[in-house]
Amino acid sequence: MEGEVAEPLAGPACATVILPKLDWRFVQRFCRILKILFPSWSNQSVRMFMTLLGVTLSVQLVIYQVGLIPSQFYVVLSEKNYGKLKNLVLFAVMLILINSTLKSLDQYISSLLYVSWRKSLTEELHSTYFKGRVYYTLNVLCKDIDNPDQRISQDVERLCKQMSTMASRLLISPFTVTYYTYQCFNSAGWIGFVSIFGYFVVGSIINKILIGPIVSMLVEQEKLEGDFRFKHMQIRVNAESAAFYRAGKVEHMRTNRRLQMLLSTQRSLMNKELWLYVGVNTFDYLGSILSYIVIAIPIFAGDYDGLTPGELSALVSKNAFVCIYLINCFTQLIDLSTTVSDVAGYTHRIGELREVMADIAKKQSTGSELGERERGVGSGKVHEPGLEPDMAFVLDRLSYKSPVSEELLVKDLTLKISQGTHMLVVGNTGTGKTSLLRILNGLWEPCNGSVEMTTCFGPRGVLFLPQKAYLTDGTLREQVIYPLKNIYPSSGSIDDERILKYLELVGLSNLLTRIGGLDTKVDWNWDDVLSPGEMQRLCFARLFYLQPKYAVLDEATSALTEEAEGQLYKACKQLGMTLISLGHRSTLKKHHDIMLRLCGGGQWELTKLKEA
Ligand SMILES: Nc1ncnc2c1ncn2[C@@H]1O[C@H](COP(=O)(O)OP(=O)(O)OP(=O)(O)O)[C@@H](O)[C@H]1O
Repeated sequence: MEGEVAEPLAGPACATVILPKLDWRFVQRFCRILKILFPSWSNQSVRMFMTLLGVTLSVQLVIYQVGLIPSQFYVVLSEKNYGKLKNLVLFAVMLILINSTLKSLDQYISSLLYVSWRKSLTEELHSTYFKGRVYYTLNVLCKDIDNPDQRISQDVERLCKQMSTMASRLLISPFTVTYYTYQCFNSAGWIGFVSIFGYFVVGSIINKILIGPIVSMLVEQEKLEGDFRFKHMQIRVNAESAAFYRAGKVEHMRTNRRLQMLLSTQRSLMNKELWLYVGVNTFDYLGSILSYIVIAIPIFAGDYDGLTPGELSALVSKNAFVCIYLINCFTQLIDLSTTVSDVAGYTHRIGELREVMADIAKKQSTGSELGERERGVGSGKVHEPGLEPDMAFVLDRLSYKSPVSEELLVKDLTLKISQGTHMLVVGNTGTGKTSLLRILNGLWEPCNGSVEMTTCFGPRGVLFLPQKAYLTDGTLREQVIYPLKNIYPSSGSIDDERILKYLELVGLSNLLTRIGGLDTKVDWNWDDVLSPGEMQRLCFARLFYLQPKYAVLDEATSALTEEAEGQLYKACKQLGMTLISLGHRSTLKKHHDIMLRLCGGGQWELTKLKEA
């Protein structure tokens, strides 16, 4: 695939598939993600993280006190001291209340951290995804990255969730491990301390081995999850077409097939996870026995021979708590193995997406053509100095092909598209008409020759109406002013008049009554409620509203009658637009001055339709 994708734009940008593992690559990708989550010391996430550290440390202090209480009960009960018992009970209840409050606070801050991380990471991904035409290249031309949408929405969510659940445990580990190691060393000597550490090292190595195959399988599972979701989305978007075909059975079978693939991978993943769970649980329970063995060593060595049974019980209770807690610190870290394998999987998927997107963005921003186009978008800026003012595109010996084929669609096309000369592009299916527009728009790169765009995009420049009418989410006004964010020109009610006038001109006044106003919030998908003809009419309203100098129409009237087509073309011309149209209908000829016919196999011919 790599070599076959449109070379300068997408080809090398697509990643070579390397099996994701818990390796150095993971560490690098994870550190890069951490930089996004903690961009500076003054960042909100850092402040929350520090607060979390404070709360978790306080929890540990309280837990330490709570842990010592049983040994104090031994002493008080063996002394049968009622006054001390009452005070101890009150003290214990107070500690438990403080502990539960702090633990709840810990969970609350972790949840806030999750939201804040998700925001930072998703916004960072969005900033590259929507930069230039990265989203187009990624979704259409680059086949090596599966389900970018799922990576941005679901994988980021899960990564942040897992990391936030890990955060407090990881944060506190260095402190608790150091403190309880010291305490354990005091109570059980170096043998206890070394055996606990040895136990942890062995446990970690075994878990690292068990996690290995899980990471790549988790990445595969997420891919299949995305494919399954995409299938449902495909049915949702094309429900009507499928229903016309009565395609319920075949779609049922295909959707189930994707589900089966997903579930069988999930089963394999669970089989692999089973061994990890066995490892983790064994480690947990062996740990509790180890703590008593560690305490037994000084007892059997006779270190505590001089103590009474009551004092010995209190000491065993205190030492057991310290050793158990140290082992518990380690087992908690080992327990994180399953979370770590998830984090590694998501980190690889998000890291891979970031790398590919950055690569595409870099390639696009270094493309000089793109730079020029980008500067023009919506700004109303005009021509480059030194170029003829009435030109839109200058094509010089232009050759291009489709990304998956070596055969040229068009060879050595030389042409100037100038103001006032309406051009019709015709040709058989698949001869490269829409591809010519992709080249003009900078979505694809030519193989040879050059395309110079001498005017800008947007109002007063060039506007493309694509073959598939695209309606975004939002109000009717937002459909009409698309792709502008704000009304143009920013003239308040005058703008309303213009919009209403153009809706009437394209024959959609009834739409306004049906919807209830330009700014009525709608919760439907415009594609589902408008007919193809209405969608095309709405796109023309968009065109009239933006009034570009050049309108590039890709079969923009294919769903309309010839009469409606004539009216819309007439209106375009009255508004001073120069038209570049693609289409199969012979009636289109009368609206144009020249005709470019693409004959296939790289051949083309240019003819005059009207004498100047
Ligand atoms: N994203 C893509 N990846 C690979 N090949 C593509 C892609 N888009 C188009 N093609 C191929 O490029 C060739 C030219 O496609 P193009 O859309 O330009 O045809 P067209 O002349 O506009 O056809 P039609 O009249 O049906 O609209 C076709 O063979 C098509 O299959």
